[in-house]
Order: sequence, then structure tokens, then C-alpha cells
Amino acid sequence: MTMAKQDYDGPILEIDRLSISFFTRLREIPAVMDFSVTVQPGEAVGLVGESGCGKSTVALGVMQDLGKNGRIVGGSIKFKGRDLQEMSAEELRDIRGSEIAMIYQEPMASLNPAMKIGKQLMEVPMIHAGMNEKDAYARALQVVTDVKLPDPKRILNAFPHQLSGGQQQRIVIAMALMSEPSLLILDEPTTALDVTVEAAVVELVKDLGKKYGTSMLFISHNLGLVLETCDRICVMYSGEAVERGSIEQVFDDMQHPYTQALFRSIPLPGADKNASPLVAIPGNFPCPMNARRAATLARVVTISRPGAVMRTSTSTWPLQTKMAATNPAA
Ligand SMILES: Nc1ncnc2c1ncn2[C@@H]1O[C@H](COP(=O)(O)OP(=O)(O)OP(=O)(O)O)[C@@H](O)[C@H]1O
Repeated sequence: MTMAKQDYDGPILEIDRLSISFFTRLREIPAVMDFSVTVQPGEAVGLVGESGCGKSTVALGVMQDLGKNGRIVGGSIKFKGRDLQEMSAEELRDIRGSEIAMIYQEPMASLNPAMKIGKQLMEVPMIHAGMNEKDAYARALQVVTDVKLPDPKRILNAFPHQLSGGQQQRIVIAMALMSEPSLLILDEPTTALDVTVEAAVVELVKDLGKKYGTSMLFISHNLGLVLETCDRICVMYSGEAVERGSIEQVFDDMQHPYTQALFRSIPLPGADKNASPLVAIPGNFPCPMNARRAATLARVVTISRPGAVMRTSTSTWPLQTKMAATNPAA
């Protein structure tokens, strides 16, 4: 189709020393500081960290959608070698509609409740690539089949409220894929789903990433999901990247105490729950309004506490054997 993007072979996304602040009447809130990450073609990079550490702000920075009070105060974001901040509003609109797609955690927020699914899907290539109605319908049918929804013709004729939450999220994924984006940003895409549906959706995202060759920035507070889905990982803490590399590299050489605590806090399949407790990360996340750098290392202390759990996916670990060697819960 006209929007296939085979014309560039450098990194898809290069975020270099990015700093983003929100400005309130009283003060500047530094949400992201000196953050760098690169996503290569076809690669899935996971951005993991606890609530409030700045993950969504990075994503919204890439989308150039920081709202009225958010601003990039340092660094750059390059998409296919071009600085997003130097693009015109029109160029950005085009890129957001076809080259970069974002999936949010709440599927209904991305769907128009008053419009049939088929029409919503078809609009994407019709508006952004001038595709005719017949081809757009064929494409919608194909993509709904790809996201493994039963009876695609019936689905295209349905309204969003006639589908379950899991089906709605599959439609949102289908919508993101309609334009064959080079970069898919998923911001906690399964948070609103129950655990079994979550596992199926994660599996789907993995398969589709391979099938379409789409690069992915997968944002989650759930390390388990990121380990299952991604080739590389970047751990954020208090607005900064504290660890990055392949999953094996990060696992083998965790430098930051938050990363060490994060890996130790994951339950592994088959672990004897009574044998040794999981490790919880105590304390509250440092407030970005306070002096953050000094707080970063000081606050991360690990303790053992029976019954501490992080929500995790049900499917198998890629690193299960390695993790079992060091994880006290294994
Ligand atoms: N519009 C805003 N105005 C002021 N502060 C904001 C705004 N948006 C985000 N922040 C602050 O920026 C910091 C980073 O928020 P962000 O939403 O990026 O974190 P997150 O890691 O995505 O968290 P979560 O997993 O809960 O979504 C937080 O301290 C948050 O309160």
C-alpha cells in the first residue's frame, strides 16, 4: 500500500538527552531529565519504571503532544533522522497519522462510540493516504483478521460498545496498524484488561510487530510484560534512564538498586510461594518537584516481605532459567 515505508534504514527513533518539564503557576516540574534511547527498525524497546517516573511524558514528547503546560527544555527527538521539533504542524500531523501510532491504556478513549468500527478503521488510510473506499474496506477486513477477531465482517459493522474490553483493545491495535506505522508506541496497553486477555493481547502485539516489521516503544510498569515483548529495555527512575541495553545485558549487569529490586520483585512460574518471599520496593516514589538526583539512590532500599506481588503476565518467561539462578523467589 502507499504508506509502506521502506525508504529509510537508520534508527527509527533517537531520543537524545531529552528533558521535559511541566510548568505550573508556581514552579517548574522536571518530569524527564537527560533521557536517551534509540529504537532501531523492527526492534521492540521496553520502557519500564514505576508510576510517575516519566514514561508517558516521554511518549507524549515523541507525539509532540505535551499539552499546554508541558515543554521540551533540552535535547532532541529524531524520527527517521529528522528532528520532530523542527517539523511544521502539518508535517507533524501527517507523521502522527501514518508513521507513528500510539496505543493508550484505555481503548474506549481512542474509539468514537457513535461510529461503526469499520468506518473508524477505514478513515485512517482514506484520510492519510487518499485510499479509496473499496481498498480501505479490504484493508480493514485484513487488519481485523490479523488481530484475530472472530467474524471480521460482523465486527466492522458493530459499534464499539458491542465489543468486550479485550476486543476493543484489539480494534485499537488494528486501527494503529491500518497505516502500517514505522513506530508503534504502546502506553500500558493492557492495564485495563484482565490477566488472561492481557496475555493474549501481548502475544498478539509480539506477532504483529514481527509480521509488519514495526518498531515498538512498549511502556509499562510491568517488567514481566516488557521482558516478554521486547528486545531491549530501558529502566526509568525519577525521570531518568538508570539502565538500558538488551534484556540479557541489563539482567547480567544491573547497576541501579531500583533495577535490582525490580527484577527481584517478579514472581516466577513454578516458584514455591512459601519457600522465600518476593522482594517489595518500599517507600514512595520521589516527588519530581523535589531535588531528584540526590534522592534517587538514597531512597531505593530493598526488604523482604512475604506476599509482595507485582502483577505479571501468565505466559512463560524468556529468562526464566537465568532468573531462577538469582531470584530469591525461584
Ligand atoms: N500536565 C502535567 N502537569 C504537571 N505535572 C505533570 C503533568 N503530566 C505529568 N506530570 C508529572 O510528571 C511526572 C511524570 O508523569 P508521567 O505520567 O510521565 O509518569 P508515568 O511514569 O507515565 O506514570 P504512570 O505509569 O502512572 O502513567 C509525574 O510526577 C507527573 O505528576
